[in-house]
Parts: sequence; structure tokens; C-alpha cells
Amino acid sequence: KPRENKNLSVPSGPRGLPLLGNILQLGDRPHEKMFEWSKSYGPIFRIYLGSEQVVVLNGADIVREAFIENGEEFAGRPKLYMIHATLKGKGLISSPYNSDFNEHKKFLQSSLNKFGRRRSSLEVNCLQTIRETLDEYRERIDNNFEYTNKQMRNNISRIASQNVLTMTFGTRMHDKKLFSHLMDLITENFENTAVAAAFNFLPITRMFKTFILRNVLRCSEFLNNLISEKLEEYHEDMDQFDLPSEKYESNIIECYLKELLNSVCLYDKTIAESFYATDRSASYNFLSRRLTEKRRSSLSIELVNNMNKIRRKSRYMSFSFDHLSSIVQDLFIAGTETISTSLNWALIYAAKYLDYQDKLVAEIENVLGKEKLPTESDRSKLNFVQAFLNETMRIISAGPILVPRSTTRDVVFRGYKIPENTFIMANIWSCMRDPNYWSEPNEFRPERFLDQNGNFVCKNPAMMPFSIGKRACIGENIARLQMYLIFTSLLQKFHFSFANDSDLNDEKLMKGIPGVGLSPPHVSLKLRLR
Ligand code: HEM
Repeated sequence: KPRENKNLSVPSGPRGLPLLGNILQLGDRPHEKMFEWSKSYGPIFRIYLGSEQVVVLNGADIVREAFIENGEEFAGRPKLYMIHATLKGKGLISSPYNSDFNEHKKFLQSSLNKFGRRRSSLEVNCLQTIRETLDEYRERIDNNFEYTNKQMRNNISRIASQNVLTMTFGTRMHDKKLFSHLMDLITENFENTAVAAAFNFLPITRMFKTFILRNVLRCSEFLNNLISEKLEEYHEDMDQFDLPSEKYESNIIECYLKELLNSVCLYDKTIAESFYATDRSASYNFLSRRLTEKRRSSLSIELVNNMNKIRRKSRYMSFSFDHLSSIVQDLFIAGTETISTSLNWALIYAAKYLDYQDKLVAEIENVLGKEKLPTESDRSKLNFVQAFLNETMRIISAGPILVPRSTTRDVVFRGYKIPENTFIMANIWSCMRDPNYWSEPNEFRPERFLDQNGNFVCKNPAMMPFSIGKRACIGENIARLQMYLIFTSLLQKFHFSFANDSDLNDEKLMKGIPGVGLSPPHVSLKLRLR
């Protein structure tokens, strides 16, 4: 039972060990342990990770109350040791909740949503990479190939990474060697970030930081070089810039530069006057020429930072090269492994429940036939596919415990006083298995997301794989689009089954392997051409 403290102190929780706090008790399945503790201590309780006091939220009601009704108070991000070293508190993931964050979230949200539209470059490029992957699978199948989950996941990661490249730089990376190098860096970055989680709570582990930091920084240096090259290109070509338009979908770097240019327009009086004149594009070209003339000799990074100085009084106060660099890294960190993990799980569930796989394929063949690849416009007709993907994200949640949040000010919440800058951990795995919101929460039942007419519906307030509130995922639309395109294409062409029968009945495997997210088990899948 919850122990409400009348003196308005932080909630109580399990007793821990000196120095380590509750770290060892959390074991290798922290989300399950937290859920178990919530039965004794209530939906909100306190634990210690090392010497850090952490408030844990369990169950849909309390997570919604904190993140929606008290959205601003719970929207902070603590200074996470390794993430902060590379992202410097800029961009989104590592940023505290402030005006820089809000400007960038707004910018990125609207830029990314454009890629979710029909026939966007994301859709076109994603389908092209899928075609190549399907060809690769076909070739291997001729040689009787079985895929380990790791290989399958790497393949999907490659598609998702090419998609992030398309969105940020406007094109896929065609140089295979360079792309492999980037993939290695991203994987290394991910693995090191998982190891570095300990740095946050156990200061003694920081003696390994030099080595880990070196690896992690290699990835951000590589991406920074790509961004600088891209900025150089635009610098050369500034006169070609057209006015940004609502419908126009471009790459993130170009959108960022345009926002900068736009805000120079708004700040500079002469330019602003002509900007608001009827011939907007003429004024825009005028502006572009002025900037090009002024700064032809300067480096692009300087260009961005100089503009930032000129623009001090404009509404886009915060745009800078550092922020741009961090948002590009954010997209690679948040937009690749999440998709490949979720999809990998979906394939495992399809291989485990062959009746469901038959039903999926029947729907796909009915809507698309055997050859036509899916597109955004077919999605609304593929109701069972959407329900299946949703149920996969409900039952496994790629990130069972959210990236830690922190309180932005002292807050009185459910009768407790939680001080500013307190670490907050939300167990969204517990929300998506919350028996108050789901019948038979531990059963895999995609039908729960279908109405009586067989249409896909997703209205349950406890469904939050992309989180909720001020820090919710900005990539939900494009993530759902990519997952649908990849999953549908794979099932249309191949039959998936477990390579070893013993894996099929091992329920423990379906619990996954916790790390930064909840990874799929080490099993092999057998692919057969349909
Ligand atoms: C299946 C795929 C995905 C899942 C399950 C997922 C889930 C999440 C979750 C749970 C959060 C944490 C929010 C919080 O702290 O409350 C998050 C944040 C974020 N996601 Fe995603 N995500 C996915 C794909 C993507 C994609 C494709 C992108 C962009 C390319 C993206 C970009 C971000 C960013 C930038 C944040 C940080 C937001 C912030 O701090 O305000 N995600 N995501």
C-alpha cells in the first residue's frame, strides 16, 4: 500500500546498500523489479542508484498525471554523464527543458512530420533500400541461409540509418565502405552508452571514461564532418535557396539553414520590409545574395554562428552549429536502434505465432497482391498489420524504462514534495501491462487494437511506446511509417519461422535482454521465399 507521508517529504521505497543503493536489487530486469516494488510501495516510490535519489513512477495513471497534468514540472533531463559529453546539453535528447529545447523541438517536429507524408523522399528512399535488402535475402536464401537475430537487426538498422541520412542530408550514403564505417560507429556508440550508464551513479567507474569517451566522440566527430561538408555545399549555393514553404519537404540541414535565413529576414529592418512585400521570393533572393556576398570567404560553420549573432533579437534565438550537430546525432541515436529493435521483435512474434503470420500475409496479399511494394497510401487498408505492430510495441516496449527525466522545479505531487532536479524514472513497460487498462496484459493479442469492423484503433491512454507529454518522441509518425513499410515488405516476400524448435517454446526468451532497451533474444530465424 502507498505510504503517504503527511509531512510532505519524498516518497519512501526499498532499503538499499551503502554506496550502491538499490542497484544490485534491481537485477537484470529492472522494469519487472520496479513493477514488483510498486505492489508494496505504491505507484510512486523512491530508490537510490548509488548515491542518487531516484523517484520511480509505475502504472499508467501516475505516469499520465506526472507527464501530462504536471508536464512542465516533469519535463527536465538530468545531466547524464556520457550523453552530455557528446551532445553537450544541446539538441533534444540531452537538453534541459528550456527555450532552446522548445525551439528545436518545434523545428524538428514540423520538419520530420513532412517526411511522413505520401511520396516523401523518406518513403521513396526507404522502399529503395528495402528492395536492395530483399534482393540480398533472396540471394542468401538460395544458399540455405538462416538469419540470427543480430544479423536481421543489423539489416533493419541499416535501412533505418539510410532513412535518417535521407532526412538529414537529403540523400542515402552510397559509398558502401563509408556507410559500414558509420554503422560501426553508431553500434559502438550505443554499446558504449549502455556501459557508461554506470558512470551516472557509480563515480568510481568513471576511471574507464577516457577510453569509452574516445569511442563515443569518434561517432560525433564523423557526423560533424558530414554536417560541415553539407553546410559548405549550401554556402556555395546560397543563391539557389527558395522560400521555405509549408508543403516543401527538404532535408533537416537545409531546413535549419532556412530557418536561420528566415530569422535574419525578420530581424533586419530593410530585409524584413521587403520580406513582407508582395514579392516574397524576390526579397528572399536579395537576402541570400547579401549573405553570400558578405561571407563568401568564411567557413560554413562560422556562417551559421555568425548568423546567430546577427539574429540576436529574432525569435530563433538559439540556432547554432552545436545545436545542429546535436540534433543530427539525436536522430541517429533515437531513430535507428529503436526501429530495428521493435521490428525485430515483430518478426519474432510473427515467427512464433504462425496463425497470426498467415493472417497478416492474407491481408497483405489481399490489399497489395504478391508483387506491389507497400506505400503510405495503402497503410490505412492494412489494419491487421498496424494492430500487430502496435501489439508488439505494447508487449515488449523497446525502451521499458524511459530515458531519465528530472523535475524542473520543486513540485508537490500526490502528497509528496519532490525537489527540483530529482531524477525521475518512468516504467512505461508497467503502463503497457497495466491490468487496469488491458485485459490479459501478458497475452500477445493484436485484436485488442481492432474495432468490431476490423479497423485499426489505438485509443487506450495506457498505450505509450513513444512516451507522452513535453518530452515525447518526435519521430513517432516516421517510425510508424518505416516499420509498416519494412515489416509489410518482408512478410509479403518471405515466410519467417524459428530455426530451432526448442526456442519456439522457451517462454523465457520472449522476455528479452535488457540493456539500453529491451533487446530481442539470441535466436535464429529461418526465411523461406513465399
Ligand atoms: C519504434 C521506434 C521508436 C520508439 C519506440 C521511440 C520511443 C521514444 C521514447 C520512449 C522516447 C523518450 C521520451 C521521454 O523521455 O519521455 C523518445 C524520444 C525521442 N525520440 Fe523516439 N522512438 C522511436 C523512433 C524515433 C525516430 C525514428 C526518431 C527520429 C528520427 C526519434 C527521435 C526521438 C527524439 C529526438 C527523442 C528525444 C525527445 C525529447 O527529449 O524531447 N525516435 N523516443
